[in-house]
Amino acid sequence: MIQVIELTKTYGATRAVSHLTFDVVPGQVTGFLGHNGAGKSTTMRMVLGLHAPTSGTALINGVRRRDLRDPMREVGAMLDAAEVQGGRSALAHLQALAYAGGIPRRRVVQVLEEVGLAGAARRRIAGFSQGMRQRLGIAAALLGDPGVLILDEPVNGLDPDGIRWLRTLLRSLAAEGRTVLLSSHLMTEMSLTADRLVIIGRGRLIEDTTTAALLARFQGEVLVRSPHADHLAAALEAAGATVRRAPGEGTPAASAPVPGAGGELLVTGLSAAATGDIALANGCAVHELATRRPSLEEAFMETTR
Ligand SMILES: Nc1ncnc2c1ncn2[C@@H]1O[C@H](COP(=O)(O)OP(=O)(O)OP(=O)(O)O)[C@@H](O)[C@H]1O
Repeated sequence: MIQVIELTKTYGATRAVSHLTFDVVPGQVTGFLGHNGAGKSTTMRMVLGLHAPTSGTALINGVRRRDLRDPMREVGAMLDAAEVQGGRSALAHLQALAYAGGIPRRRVVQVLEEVGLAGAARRRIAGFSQGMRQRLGIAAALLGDPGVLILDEPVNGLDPDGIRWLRTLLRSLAAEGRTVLLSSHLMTEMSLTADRLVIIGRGRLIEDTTTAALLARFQGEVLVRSPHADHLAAALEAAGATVRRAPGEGTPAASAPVPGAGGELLVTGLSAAATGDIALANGCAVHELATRRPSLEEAFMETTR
């Protein structure tokens, strides 16, 4: 469990984090979202005791990071995968961390296998790709088999296989009852991985909710394609809907416009059923009718506007 309580951090005239309060609960993956400079990394660093808060507190399992009895076994973190010394091998790097944290050497081999780096264990980190460095950072975070994981942009540099692997790993770690907090700019990935979302803007809390609840709050649009688009648009507007024309825009059913299928309308304020009924009542043929749910990216842009 992570508790962020009235956390504030100022750097000179910059207030990076401002009276931020939220909990990150066990058993779920919590996504930490915000635009560049919103204060995510600063918050994570304060939770990990790397930066001192100007005011407020951050607790891991009820105490500050520095008061944890066995820190590596309680919390694992990856903040900047590029920070690692390049001259060592992955094995030597993890062995040094394990030695410092009182972790048995056999655990190093286990985490190297878990992150898919067993074959590269003796290679110098300097020659690693960004994705391999990310995997090494995740291995270091997992070394102590901790109950709390804090990962800043762990997806960066991973290829599609790597992204899928990380999603499965994080979801299974949460399913084991661990507390998982990760930041990412990849919204689609976040919507697939995170159960909960904490969204901040200019250091302040904007949203602390479930992914499903956030998406449900944003009304979907109805996409309707008709050869009588102008007539239909007028009828829908008369019924109180807001109608946008979207010629050739991607749709859930087909990414290319169907030749001769008429104009495409995006309707808000009416259900697909009501849209279809109005089309029928006005003698407008309908060639396509679908509800289009907003993406997490659209919901994020809307909440942080
Ligand atoms: N060490 C520092 N000294 C001065 N200002 C800092 C320092 N670290 C962060 N800041 C400032 O604090 C604000 C928050 O930065 P932070 O890196 O926490 O945001 P972020 O949400 O992690 O951004 P990004 O998504 O770009 O990584 C920014 O205005 C940044 O310039």
